[in-house]
Amino acid sequence: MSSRGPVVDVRSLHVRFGEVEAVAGVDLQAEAGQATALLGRNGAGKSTTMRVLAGVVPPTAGSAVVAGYDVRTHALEVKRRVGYCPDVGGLVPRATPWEHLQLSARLRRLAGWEERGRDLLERFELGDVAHRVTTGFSHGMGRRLSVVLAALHEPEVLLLDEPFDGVDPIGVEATFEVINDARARGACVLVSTHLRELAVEACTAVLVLRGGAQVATASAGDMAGEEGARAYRSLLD
Ligand SMILES: Nc1ncnc2c1ncn2[C@@H]1O[C@H](COP(=O)(O)OP(=O)(O)OP(=O)(O)O)[C@@H](O)[C@H]1O
Repeated sequence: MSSRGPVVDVRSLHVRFGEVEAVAGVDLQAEAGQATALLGRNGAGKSTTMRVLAGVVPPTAGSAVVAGYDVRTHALEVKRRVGYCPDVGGLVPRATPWEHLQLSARLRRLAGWEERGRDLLERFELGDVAHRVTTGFSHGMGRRLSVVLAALHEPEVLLLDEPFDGVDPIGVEATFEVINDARARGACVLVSTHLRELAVEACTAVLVLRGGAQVATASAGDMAGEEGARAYRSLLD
């Protein structure tokens, strides 16, 4: 990659919530144009790592630099540069998808976003419900809208936490497209998921977490297929 170095640079990251050590030593360097998967079972520390990278949760120890900004001292700068699909929440029940896009565009002072917004909603098959309030949306519909919102402003760093959870094949395909488009324009992408097969299809590199700690880094190819499944299982046992 460029001489600027990694876009996401995490060193010896620890996050503690009282007695719980949610993240216990994660190192991660990810570059522009790369997509990295955070894989691991429930409670492995994936979402907490993503929250740190989104500037939402501060590290307890260690460091995380995103797009050149330290999350600890420049959380607002980090938030401006990332597109973040959280694992849960983030949607306003009484607002429609279109109103979500309008709000996001206003907060980020985006101009001329409407065509891209419409296109993204269509790609995620949300065009027909663009003006329906999100109360009553299925889990998968909410996930798809969260990915659209993360991608709208073409962020330098795209953080997708469990984007495939409960999402049908068309939504999965659309998410792959969003990841590929982001990579093609030089964004750095991180995807947190417990779904190994989708992770290796969507990403180039994989980081496996267990109990908050990093147990492996591998190329996506090493974690693919039957052999990859065996390798992954052995890391979780
Ligand atoms: N705000 C919090 N307060 C207390 N404990 C927390 C908090 N957030 C996370 N944890 C704990 O930290 C650990 C890691 O949680 P995290 O959500 O990061 O895991 P995960 O890998 O994303 O899991 P999942 O796949 O279930 O979403 C868990 O034991 C969780 O209960």
